[in-house]
Amino acid sequence: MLIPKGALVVSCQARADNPLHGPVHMSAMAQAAEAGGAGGIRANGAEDVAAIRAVTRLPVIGIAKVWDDRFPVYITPGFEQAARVALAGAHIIGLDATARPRDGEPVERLIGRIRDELGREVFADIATLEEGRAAHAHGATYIATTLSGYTDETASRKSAAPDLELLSALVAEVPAPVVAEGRFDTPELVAEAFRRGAHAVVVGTAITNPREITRKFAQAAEAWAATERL
Ligand SMILES: CC(=O)N[C@H](C=O)[C@@H](O)[C@H](O)[C@H](O)COP(=O)(O)O
Repeated sequence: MLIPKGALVVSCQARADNPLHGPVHMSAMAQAAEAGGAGGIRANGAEDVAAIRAVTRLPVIGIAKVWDDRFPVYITPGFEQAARVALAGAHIIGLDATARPRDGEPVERLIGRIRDELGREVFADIATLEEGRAAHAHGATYIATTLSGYTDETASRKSAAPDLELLSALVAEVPAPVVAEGRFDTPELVAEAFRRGAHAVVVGTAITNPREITRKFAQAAEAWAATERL
C-alpha cells in the first residue's frame, strides 16, 4: 500500500515519558486522524503499528526508534527493527538515511534488504539534498525532510519553521516522491508544502501531542500575565 499523492500523513507517536504513550492511545489517535481526513499514518514500534493496523485502513509508515549513546542514528537503525515493524503490519518502513555513523550495516544495504527480504517500500528520513539523492539512488521510494535541523550538519537550520528550501531543492533535483516532514505545524504550511511540489506532508506534534500543543497556549497565557504585571 502506497501513500497517495496529496495525502496528509499523521504521525501518531508518544515517547515513554508522554502520558499518551502506548498502543491504546496511539491507535485512538490514528482512528481520530482517519476520521478527520488523514491519508496515512506514521507510527513508532511494532506494538503501536499492530494496534493501528487493527483499527484503520490507511497506509502505515512504521519506524522503530532505538537510542544508543554510541551512535546518532535512532530511527530504525537496523534490519531487526525493520523486520519487527514489517511483521507488525507496516506497509512502508521509515528509516534514518542520513550519512551519519550507524551500528551495523550501511544504509544502502539496509534499504536493499528491506525491499528484497521484507518486500516493503522504504521511506528515507534525510537532512540534506545530498542524502536525499543518495537515498533515492539506493532504492528508497520516498524521500522525506524529517531530519533537517536534527543532525549536527544541519543544526543551524533548526528553527520554529520547517525547511522549505530543502523541500524545494529535493523536488527539483530528486526524481522521487518527496515528503515534507518536520515542523509543518499549521494548515498554511501544509498548503505551502504542496505548492512546492510535496507528494505528501507528515504532521506530528501539532496534531497528536497535546502536551506540546498545551505548552504553546500556556506560553501565550504566561506572556500575557507577565505583561499585565508590568
Ligand atoms: C526528528 C525526529 O525524531 N522526528 C520524529 C520522527 O519520527 C518525530 O518525533 C516527529 O514528530 C515527526 O517527524 C513529525 O514531525 P513534527 O512533530 O515536527 O510534525
